[in-house]
Amino acid sequence: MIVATGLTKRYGSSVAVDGIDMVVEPGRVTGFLGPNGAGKSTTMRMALGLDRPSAGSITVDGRAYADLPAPLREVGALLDAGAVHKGRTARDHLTVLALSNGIPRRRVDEVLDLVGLTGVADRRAGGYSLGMSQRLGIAGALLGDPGTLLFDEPVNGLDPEGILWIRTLMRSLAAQGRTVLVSSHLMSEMALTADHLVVIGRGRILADTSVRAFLDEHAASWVRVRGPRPAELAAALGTAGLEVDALADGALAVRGAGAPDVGERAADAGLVLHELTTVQASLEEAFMQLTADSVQYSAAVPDRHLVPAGA
Ligand SMILES: Nc1ncnc2c1ncn2[C@@H]1O[C@H](COP(=O)(O)OP(=O)(O)OP(=O)(O)O)[C@@H](O)[C@H]1O
Repeated sequence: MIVATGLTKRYGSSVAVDGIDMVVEPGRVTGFLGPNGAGKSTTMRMALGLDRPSAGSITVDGRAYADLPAPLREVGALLDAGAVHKGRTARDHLTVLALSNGIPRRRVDEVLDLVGLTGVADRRAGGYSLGMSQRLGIAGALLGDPGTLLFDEPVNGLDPEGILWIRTLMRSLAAQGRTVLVSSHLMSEMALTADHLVVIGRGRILADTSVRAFLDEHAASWVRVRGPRPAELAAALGTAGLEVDALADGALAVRGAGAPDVGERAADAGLVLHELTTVQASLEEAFMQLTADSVQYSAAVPDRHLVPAGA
């Protein structure tokens, strides 16, 4: 279990992590989500003793990283897949890591097998593809068979097969009862991988919730409706008190009622429909709404054209 209490990191006058309180529970994948610069990597680095908190604390199973007697056996991490000596083979890299941490040499073969690198274990890491480097980084994280795992943006730049592999691996590590914290700025990916979400923006927690509850709260569904007489349809729905937006393809987006209601309002007005669909807003949209005030760099997005109620 990872516990952060009042965790704060300042760099000069800027605050990267601003008084975070969170508990990352074992037995589930916790997605650590935030836009660029939100403070995800800084938080993970503090959990791993690579950065020192300016205030507060972050512990793994009740102890600060520096106080863990055998850190690699307690916490495994993938922070930067490129952080491997390029001239070393994967097997050499893992063997050095194992021996300097009191881990038996045979464990190297086990983790190579686990990540699917056995066939290329004697090639230099400098010649590895990004996907192979990620697998090697993960092999290093798993070397000490730790109960807690931290992955910083593990799917960045991976192809669909690599993404699926990492997703499946994280889920199985959590199913074994381990604590798994994975950072990402991709909500859609987290929706498929994580059970729980901690959303962070500008160093502060914006949400700490299950994926399901997050979706229910932030990604409200709406109804897409289309007919041969859109102006009359918009007017009929507007008169019924529903919020109607015109979409670029001539359809209407209706909020405030379900598809059955929208269909009945159209029938009441004697209007034919060619399409009536419930649309679930994506997690990505919900995430962008939640973090809209926290993004470091943002571009203007043009407003949708609004059809006034009763038009
Ligand atoms: N060593 C450092 N010195 C000064 N500022 C830093 C340092 N490390 C991080 N920061 C700043 O702290 C803030 C948080 O950065 P951090 O890398 O933790 O964010 P992140 O959520 O991991 O972002 P990304 O998704 O871009 O990796 C950013 O504004 C960053 O510029």
